[in-house]
Amino acid sequence: MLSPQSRFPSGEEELRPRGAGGRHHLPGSRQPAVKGGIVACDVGKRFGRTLALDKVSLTVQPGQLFALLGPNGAGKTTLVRILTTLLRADSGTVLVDGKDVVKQAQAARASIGVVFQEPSLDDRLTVGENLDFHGRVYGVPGPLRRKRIHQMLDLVELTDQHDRLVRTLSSGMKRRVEIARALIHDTAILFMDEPTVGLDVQSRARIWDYIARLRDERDLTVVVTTHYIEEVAGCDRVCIIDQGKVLAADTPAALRRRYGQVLLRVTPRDEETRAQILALVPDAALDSQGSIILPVPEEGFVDRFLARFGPHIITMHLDEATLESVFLSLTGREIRERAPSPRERTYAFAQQGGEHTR
Ligand SMILES: Nc1ncnc2c1ncn2[C@@H]1O[C@H](COP(=O)(O)OP(=O)(O)OP(=O)(O)O)[C@@H](O)[C@H]1O
Repeated sequence: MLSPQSRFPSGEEELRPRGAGGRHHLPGSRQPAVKGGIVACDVGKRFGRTLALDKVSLTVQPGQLFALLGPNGAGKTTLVRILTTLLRADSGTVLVDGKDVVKQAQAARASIGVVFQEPSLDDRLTVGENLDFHGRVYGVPGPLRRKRIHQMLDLVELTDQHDRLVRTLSSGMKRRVEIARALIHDTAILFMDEPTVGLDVQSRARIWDYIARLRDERDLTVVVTTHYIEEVAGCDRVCIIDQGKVLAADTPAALRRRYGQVLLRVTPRDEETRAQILALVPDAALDSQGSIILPVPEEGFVDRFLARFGPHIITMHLDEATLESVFLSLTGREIRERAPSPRERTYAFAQQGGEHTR
């Protein structure tokens, strides 16, 4: 018997601190942030007429792999620049690793590593020289510096590239050097702004492998921005940001349950049934194989549908909600495209290809 994916009225926050501490600090709470965590409260930033960030509040737990997901221009880079002390917010407060990013900027800077969206290595230097220079700037003593350079190159599988000039590396390799560099000093929180943008599929997968390893093997909080929705499924927590506003923040599973769209795909036995279904459900769409895709609005829909059309249906599948459908529900459009009509929207949900459940 088909059972529709249940949808819960509220996505309960799942907090999974892995690092030291593990206390939860809600935005706006008066508690000091724990080591390795981030608390941003009502952060606002305007560039002329553009409101880049509109009262953004978020909490990142120590040891979490936290994704900031949003389309181009959503405000991700602006937020990361504020969290990493590079830009001053117009309003609001931010504590990073327990330090105020304005009042204790230097101390905050010492405990964070940043991988910028724009390449920032010196390509006239070798890989080793780039890492060594960074270690010196952060005052890492010689023996520890050499040890860390070795460890980090090992992590990103570039040990044999130590003496190679950076300008001769591929884009994916450069990104990996930048990740290694961000971890040479005593980093509690690693920020990566679109670390996979412009890379081929293989390099992107590899970068996410390193990110997962950092989260799993080291006591490190990782904040990653991306507009590739398929990349965030393995993150502990996803914060969806659009037009400068946080729309939702939760585990991927909770986001799917709360905002995702479950779809029913059916193949009618005859044209008459097809016409009846399409007439009855205005949001229904046809896929390329001629199956009808129906959004499942609530539990019980599938049973009612079966009671009415069961004998006239050849096949049926239930597609689980995808994160793309979460974004669509929250914003009314796909992450990279224009606003779709209801029928296009149903088809777009289906095209994202959730798992088929019988
Ligand atoms: N220095 C600036 N001067 C003027 N406007 C800016 C500046 N920096 C950002 N903006 C604007 O603020 C908004 C948010 O930009 P931001 O770069 O933070 O978005 P984003 O989510 O990081 O996008 P992308 O993925 O394209 O980098 C955009 O409308 C952008 O044009």
